[in-house]
Amino acid sequence: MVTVNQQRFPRKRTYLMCSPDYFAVEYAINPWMDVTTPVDRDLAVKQWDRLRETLVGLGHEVHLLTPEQGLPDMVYAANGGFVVDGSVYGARFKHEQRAAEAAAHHAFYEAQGWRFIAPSETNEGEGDFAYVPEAHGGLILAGHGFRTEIPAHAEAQEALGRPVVSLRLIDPRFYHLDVALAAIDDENIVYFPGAFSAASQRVLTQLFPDAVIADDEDAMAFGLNLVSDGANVVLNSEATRLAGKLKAAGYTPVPVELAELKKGGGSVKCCIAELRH
Ligand SMILES: CN(C)C(=N)NCCC[C@H](N)C(=O)O
Repeated sequence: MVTVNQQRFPRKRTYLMCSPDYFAVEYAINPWMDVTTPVDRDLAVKQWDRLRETLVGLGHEVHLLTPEQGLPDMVYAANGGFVVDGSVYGARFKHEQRAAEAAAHHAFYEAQGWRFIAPSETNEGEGDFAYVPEAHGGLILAGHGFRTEIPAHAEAQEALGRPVVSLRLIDPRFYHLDVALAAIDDENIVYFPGAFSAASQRVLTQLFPDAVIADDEDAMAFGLNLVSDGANVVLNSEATRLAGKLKAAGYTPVPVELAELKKGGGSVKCCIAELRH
């Protein structure tokens, strides 16, 4: 059972973000994108910058990836790779429109001297992979169904040497794992069961009996697309109900407004890749 008012301790994180300088909704590759809805790019940059400042204000280190013209989704930096124990499993995007982002991420990691494993299989980085370091000795949770393909789960396990648990996503609104599930500390998660197949829900119940459970309203507000340092949970300001549940479980919700970036089908977590040494 989660103990109410339990004290939570933050752990300093290193993140990677990419400014939405070229952000636009020019194509629709997920149900949230509508090319007829206008996007205010200046506002997107302001909201993104506020998110970056929030992370820095919490004591975290934020690296920046240089945005590239013609790659309007590059702001969703979480999709460019998955980093565990100092090793990077690179991304291979499902949609042609985003394919070139993978090379930019690869170049960043190489320049920084990370061990990089080039993927053969389709996978969208932290969009579909989550890491829970103290759960069962260090567990990777991996989504499939819309973007990342199952063979990538086995490839990630070989690349990173940590067990990978495959979870099937069944609702196109929650097309990446990170809109349906997030690690809230080193051993626990929050998730929306309705985004997963019945069998995957059973797996999650078995592995995480103390998980915080979110509902459709929390998920639709992009509440699960969050980052947590183990104590402070940075999440979309629209997810007020989920913020309440996390507070009741002893975490400190830190709401941020990211309405412009929601138009591309992403929120807090999508903008942030965690670099785990
Ligand atoms: C929260 N999610 C789903 C992410 N991890 N990334 C957002 C990607 C958005 C982009 N337009 C796309 O559809 O790929």
